[in-house]
Amino acid sequence: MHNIKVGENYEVYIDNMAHEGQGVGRIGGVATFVEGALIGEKVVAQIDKVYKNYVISHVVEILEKSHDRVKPLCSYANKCGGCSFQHLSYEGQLKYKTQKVKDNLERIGKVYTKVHEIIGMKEPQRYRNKAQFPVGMLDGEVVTGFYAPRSHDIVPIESCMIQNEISDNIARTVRNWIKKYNVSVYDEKAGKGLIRHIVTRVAFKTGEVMVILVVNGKHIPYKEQLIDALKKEIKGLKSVVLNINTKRTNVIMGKDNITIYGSDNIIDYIKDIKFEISPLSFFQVNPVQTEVLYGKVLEYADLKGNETVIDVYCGIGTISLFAAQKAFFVYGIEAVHQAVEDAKRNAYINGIKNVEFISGQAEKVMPELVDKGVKADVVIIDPPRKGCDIPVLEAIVNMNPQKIVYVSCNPSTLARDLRYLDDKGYKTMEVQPVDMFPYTHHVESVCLITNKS
Ligand SMILES: C[S@@+](CC[C@H](N)C(=O)[O-])C[C@H]1O[C@@H](n2cnc3c(N)ncnc32)[C@H](O)[C@@H]1O
Repeated sequence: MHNIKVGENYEVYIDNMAHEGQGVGRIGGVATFVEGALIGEKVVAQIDKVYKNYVISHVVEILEKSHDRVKPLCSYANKCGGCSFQHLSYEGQLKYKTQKVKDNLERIGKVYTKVHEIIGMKEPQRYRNKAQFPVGMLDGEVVTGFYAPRSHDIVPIESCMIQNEISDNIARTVRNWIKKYNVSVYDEKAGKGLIRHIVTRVAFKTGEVMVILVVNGKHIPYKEQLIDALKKEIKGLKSVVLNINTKRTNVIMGKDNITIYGSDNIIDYIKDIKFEISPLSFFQVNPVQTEVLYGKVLEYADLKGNETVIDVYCGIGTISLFAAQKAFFVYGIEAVHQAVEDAKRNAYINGIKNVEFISGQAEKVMPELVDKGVKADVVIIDPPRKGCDIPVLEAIVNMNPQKIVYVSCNPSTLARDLRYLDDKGYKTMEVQPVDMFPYTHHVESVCLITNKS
């Protein structure tokens, strides 16, 4: 046990970077995670939290500065919990992310393979097509913004440099409407008040815009006034939806939606394929890099036209439909029923017939497909952050595909799953990280895995 106490200051040399982008150094023998510090820096760190084997701190002074340190472009940088890398140059972010993938694969998975340099963005700002702004009260004023790091305190934000400007305008318009008509906002602690979140979706290719108000109730007052204000201020407005969330939960959206203006969904394109996006469906948030990511998936899949492909965790069928353009037949598997309905509809509106979408948990559906004798030549997996459950990996191995293309948003669970596949006769040939989330610590990777036999 150590004697380090909250509020004390220590000089720390940063020799590593943690999973969420904090600098890592040592105070005596005790590891400290230093918020805002970069590798190679010497800093004065103030202790915020103390645990048995490590402590959490933040930078109060930089004694020796990294060459990669930059002045944040965003004025909310040290307050908002959205971006973790405003103080790191974009080249520095890319370097960190490539290394993070390589380190995770080697340390966690003992997977030694070619990790290519990450593909970054030419313009890494204003890239998001979806925003989720919490709404609350601060000092008697209605505010919208983002949460401060590791808290539910709202940092009021006028303009976010990674969001589309339309999302900023929507937040402002809704906020003004709330103020003008004295509409109540949700108080998390009391579980009372109406407006909880403003969620925006902006289709980059078509310009169509959806505004979703997450509400603690089924109706809103002054509905027509809100719609008029949005119609006036937001070019491309196609849909306004109330999402009902009356539960006392951290989950932002509820299950039920009521469209109060326009259509139930908006249309966007990825390359030449058209997609209908409904309020609850998962759709990649960085449309520019999605084309890069999917391009890599298709390059690794290298489909010739006679293959059966399974796209596990298929969302609204995005990758499935691209694969179907090049393969004999594609199965898509997805747990969210509404997303499967969207996927079917997307296949229909694009005239793509050689695809079947199955609604259900992959860990149940995949073993059932094995039992039915379904064989796949190529399996594509794009799981959530927790990676694949063992029954999914087991079923893939039983299907004995020549190739697996793994799309991952979490290098640590990726490393674990690649180790499993390696032990069962598959080899990771190469990994291509893609920067889907500039200024955050998140990194996406596409892996090509082939059957060793
Ligand atoms: C990272 S997203 C990928 C979606 C899609 N491939 C895309 O690029 O848009 C992961 C998807 O897995 C779904 N999902 C999560 N757990 C699942 C499970 N156990 N079985 C099937 N799908 C699941 C989520 O609903 C989500 O649509």
